[in-house]
Amino acid sequence: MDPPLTNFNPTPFPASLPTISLKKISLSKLLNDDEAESRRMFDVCTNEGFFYLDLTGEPKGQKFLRELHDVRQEAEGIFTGTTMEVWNTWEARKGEGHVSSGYKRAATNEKGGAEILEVFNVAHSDLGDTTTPFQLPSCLSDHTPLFRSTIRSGHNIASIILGALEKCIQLPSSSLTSLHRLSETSGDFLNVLRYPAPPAERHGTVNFPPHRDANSITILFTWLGGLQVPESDAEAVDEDNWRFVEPLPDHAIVNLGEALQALTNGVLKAGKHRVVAPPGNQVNFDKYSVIVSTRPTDDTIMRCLQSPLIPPETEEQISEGNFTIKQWTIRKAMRVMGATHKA
Ligand SMILES: O=C(O)CCC(=O)C(=O)O
Ligand SMILES: [Fe+2]
Repeated sequence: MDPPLTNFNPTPFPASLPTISLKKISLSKLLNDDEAESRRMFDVCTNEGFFYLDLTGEPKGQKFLRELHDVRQEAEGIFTGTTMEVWNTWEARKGEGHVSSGYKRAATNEKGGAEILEVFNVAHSDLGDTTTPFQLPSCLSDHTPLFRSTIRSGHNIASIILGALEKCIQLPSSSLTSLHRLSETSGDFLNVLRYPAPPAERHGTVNFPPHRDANSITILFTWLGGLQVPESDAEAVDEDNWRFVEPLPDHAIVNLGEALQALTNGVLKAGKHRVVAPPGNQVNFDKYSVIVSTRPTDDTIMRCLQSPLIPPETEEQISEGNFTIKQWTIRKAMRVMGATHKA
């Protein structure tokens, strides 16, 4: 028998806060080919692109919950016990085309600790399943089996979501799932984020600016509030339009990313989001998020798929040429960086 899961929520999410009521989709129903549940999910994915995934009542969901919990459990010691010197040994991977792997922090305080946000990102391709393993820093290498099984569980759940979506979008069977295979190299990763409890002057500040993810599916598990999505889908979001997503026990928060949006020529929508300091008394605690990100395999050409529900590409889209997912991601990152530098 596994020991019970620790409750990592030291104080409740404030009851009076306006939140967004995301739809709850049941993993168990998706696994049982429940057509109505798939349609409900498809409807969300063609609109706000964000939903809760209920992981209860299903062994695959229970296993994933345990893994996410165990990653959270280990994360505390990893972050507090690792010096910048050790993290810096991981920097060698930079420049090898793995845009997201490694350790990053937003700022350092006078005692040398992380401020605002620190994150470590373990790429699936660094675990040695599809390529020569990359030497993870010592603080992470002990946890390789846990990281591997968490990425696999998240990927399998993402495949169940993709399988249901491809039916709803009238694509031939396996059109989306076959582009997402862990047996090939892909940019799938596990991301662990820690937002240290902010000092009083930073209560209410934005810690992760608004963005959409560059992947296909993000499965997020978090214990404290702070994640926000816009109430309306307008491109320019007013400060008043941001709403908290309340973390619910046993429910992951799922959003679609821009790769899936591109593959379906905008039919499936990537959800915009940001992270602010936790609300109410939760602001006094460090916030952790554990993310499994699923992406198309590296050889995927980022052209939209054909279905009666997907609008054909315009002349302009056709003239852009063919890019693999890796090239597409780098172009996208450069465009975001260009926009940030101009701002
Ligand atoms: O920490 C979170 O809740 C979300 C972080 C996020 O949006 C990201 O890593 O892309
Ligand atoms: Fe994100």
